[in-house]
Amino acid sequence: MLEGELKRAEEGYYRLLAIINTKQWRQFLFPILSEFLDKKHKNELSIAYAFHPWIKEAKDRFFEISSLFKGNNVKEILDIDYSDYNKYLGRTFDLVILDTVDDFRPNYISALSDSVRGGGLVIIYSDDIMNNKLFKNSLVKGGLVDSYFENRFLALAKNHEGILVIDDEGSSFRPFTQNAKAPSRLIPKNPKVDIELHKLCISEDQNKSLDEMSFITEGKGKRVLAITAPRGRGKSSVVGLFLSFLVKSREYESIVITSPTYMSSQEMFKFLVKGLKALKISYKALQSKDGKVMEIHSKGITVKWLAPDLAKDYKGDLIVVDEAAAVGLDTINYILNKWEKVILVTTIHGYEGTGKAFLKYLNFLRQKYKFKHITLSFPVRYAKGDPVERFLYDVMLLDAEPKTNTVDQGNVLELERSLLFKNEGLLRQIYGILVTAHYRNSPDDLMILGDLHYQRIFTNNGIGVAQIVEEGNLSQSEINTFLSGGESSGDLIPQRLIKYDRLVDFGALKGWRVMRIAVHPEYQGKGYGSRLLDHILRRAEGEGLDWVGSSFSSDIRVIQFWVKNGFIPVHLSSRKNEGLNGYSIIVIKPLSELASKISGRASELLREKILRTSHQVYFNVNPLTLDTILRSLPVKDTSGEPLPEEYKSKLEAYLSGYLPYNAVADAVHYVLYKYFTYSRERFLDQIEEAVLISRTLQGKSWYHISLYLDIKPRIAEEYMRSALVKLLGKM
Ligand SMILES: CC(=O)SCCNC(=O)CCNC(=O)[C@H](O)C(C)(C)COP(=O)(O)OP(=O)(O)OC[C@H]1O[C@@H](n2cnc3c(N)ncnc32)[C@H](O)[C@@H]1OP(=O)(O)O
Ligand SMILES: Nc1ncnc2c1ncn2[C@@H]1O[C@H](COP(=O)(O)OP(=O)(O)OP(=O)(O)O)[C@@H](O)[C@H]1O
Repeated sequence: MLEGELKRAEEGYYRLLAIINTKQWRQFLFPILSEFLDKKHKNELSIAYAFHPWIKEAKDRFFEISSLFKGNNVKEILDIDYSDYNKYLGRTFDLVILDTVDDFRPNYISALSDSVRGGGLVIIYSDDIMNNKLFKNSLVKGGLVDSYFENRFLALAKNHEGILVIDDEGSSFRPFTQNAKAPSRLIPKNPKVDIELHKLCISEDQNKSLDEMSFITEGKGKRVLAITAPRGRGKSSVVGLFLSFLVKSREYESIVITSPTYMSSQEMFKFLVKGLKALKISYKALQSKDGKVMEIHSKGITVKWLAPDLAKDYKGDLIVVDEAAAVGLDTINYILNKWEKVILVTTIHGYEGTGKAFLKYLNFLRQKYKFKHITLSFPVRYAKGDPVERFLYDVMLLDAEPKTNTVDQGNVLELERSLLFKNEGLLRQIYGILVTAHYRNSPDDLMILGDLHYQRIFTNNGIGVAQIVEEGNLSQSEINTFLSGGESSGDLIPQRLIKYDRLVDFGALKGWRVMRIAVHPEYQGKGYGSRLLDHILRRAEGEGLDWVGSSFSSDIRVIQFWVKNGFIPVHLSSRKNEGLNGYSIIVIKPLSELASKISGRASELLREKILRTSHQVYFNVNPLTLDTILRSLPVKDTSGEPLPEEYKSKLEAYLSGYLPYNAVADAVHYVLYKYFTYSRERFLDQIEEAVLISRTLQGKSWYHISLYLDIKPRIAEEYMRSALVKLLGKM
């Protein structure tokens, strides 16, 4: 059967997937592989095998399986360590084998399955996907974990076309019956970009976008170009080709590429080089230690990769932000303020987090700048309509979009997860809200929703969703672990407060952490989120809990949402979370007296930390974020020491122009500290506070302040003066 299917798949340029889930996996895996090799004996095959090489017996399995390829026409067998899978996302293979005996992790499965080309095969083999798997084990609490994710995975695999499933119940396969269309290029009649580059495109979408990108060079002044597509549409590659065109046209001297990691920009460099070769332009490439291209020089023109925090301040002519949605809006806003020519590239559906929320942001940019948005829809590795892609989209809910016509009766209810995973429509609605509202959501999150036993899901009629986990109630030994620097995958809030703030007594308290909360994008700002929280708080009180809290990547509006609902910030992490591209912040609403006392103390420590250490610890945090936190913290009951006469006189001298800012910075720091520690009234405007924070607490220059706050440096200094006039009047 497989032989005929492989032949058809090759003709139609689509892929097939085989899932083998039985302790007797060898019995099925080997014949399938033989058949595949037999069928493909004419091609030079490239094969990838992914596993956790450090786990006992994993390497033996790899050697056993790869020995089968000896004597066949195999170009390469690449062994991929799951922990490094990101490195290989740009690669394309004929066969990918996923060893899921030790780990059955949704992110790995989605990403690596995607790297097979049309006519190729993906094989997932396991002894039993439900039990004793690494990622799943991290979800076990009190010995309990569910399997709703895996059960749904197998059920969907059995009713999708092009997927062979072999398990202890037998085997199932539904042949692919749809039309699949392979990509083909179409060079425009009068191309704006060199024909040699158009010939390197693989799909009509690539040809079209290559020409449309010249928008960025048409005319002086600020221009923003956004390129979005689902995964594997060849957007990074075509941007690379366009960059070679820019090098040739000698329009810009210095071009910067930035992205969360340099790995993700390798396709761009690869195609930049391909383009330069096609255009017969000589160049020099600088490589990183591990052989990745980081910089290209060609006749005085440089294209180089820099990490976002360095790139944003670099002096250059054009910047490309790859995986822009993952770089974070604070950084992008800053880049847009500073750079003249900006290209933003991002994946819309896909396992790196849907950029759906990012699309909303692009609409905002459209109104502000000369702006163009290019989208690519045709896949480049395989045919449009590919059955494996369809299955992955459905099973991982990559394109789940919540409906908007939900009628709200205003009531909040709790959802049974067993029912949720039986009702595909409801699951799409609920998970779709999480996917569309959040910037980052990955297939792993769907497994967490399905399998984490101790969680509760609340919804107001499919408009808003909150996912809650129980935390706390720790034993002394767990507390000791945290005190001595240990981590655990659960109990995030108690862990942070014990480990970093040394608030030991918090450990015994019991609370709910709101792991995720999201409202359907069309209903945001209408009170649904607050009503959901209100319900959760009442339920938590009813169940005798001590606190409800949340930890999230700092974003001004989101902090405001929590503060509006009575939550107090108690912790701001001192290190950027690279995954989330932000600093995590914890907020708490205490429900018991002891929780109130401890969280009060935590918020005091947080205020002191921001006021005393922002110049080093929080230098890269957006000053408006620091301000939003400081404004919302409770102040001390007393009124503090009076303002020393010398400081008063210094500030007056600054305001009269007798002394420069640096000469009076100590006095400014004094009044600012006093304002946030003792003053009940927030009589300064938020922008005045942000200027004071960035200049005096963070030690930023007027120029950098202007980029963060989108104002002219001179205006920033005016805000400083107006703030000091007000402060002097009140102290
Ligand atoms: C643990 C976590 O999950 S934190 C991450 C929270 N989720 C997200 O960021 C996803 C995107 N946003 C959303 O889903 C929602 O906007 C939520 C959950 C943040 C808030 O729910 P909403 O129903 O929009 O908020 P609600 O109407 O009850 O409260 C409005 C207040 O929230 C704040 N807010 C935060 N985000 C938004 C938003 N996108 N739109 C409107 N208000 C927002 C504002 O302070 C607003 O007050 P204002 O109108 O006076 O300015
Ligand atoms: N014109 C082309 N010719 C040959 N191969 C191509 C071409 N365009 C893209 N590819 C290959 O297809 C794969 C996907 O391309 P690319 O990485 O550019 O896609 P993408 O849309 O940026 O996806 P991602 O979201 O994965 O970055 C890569 O392996 C790339 O080398």
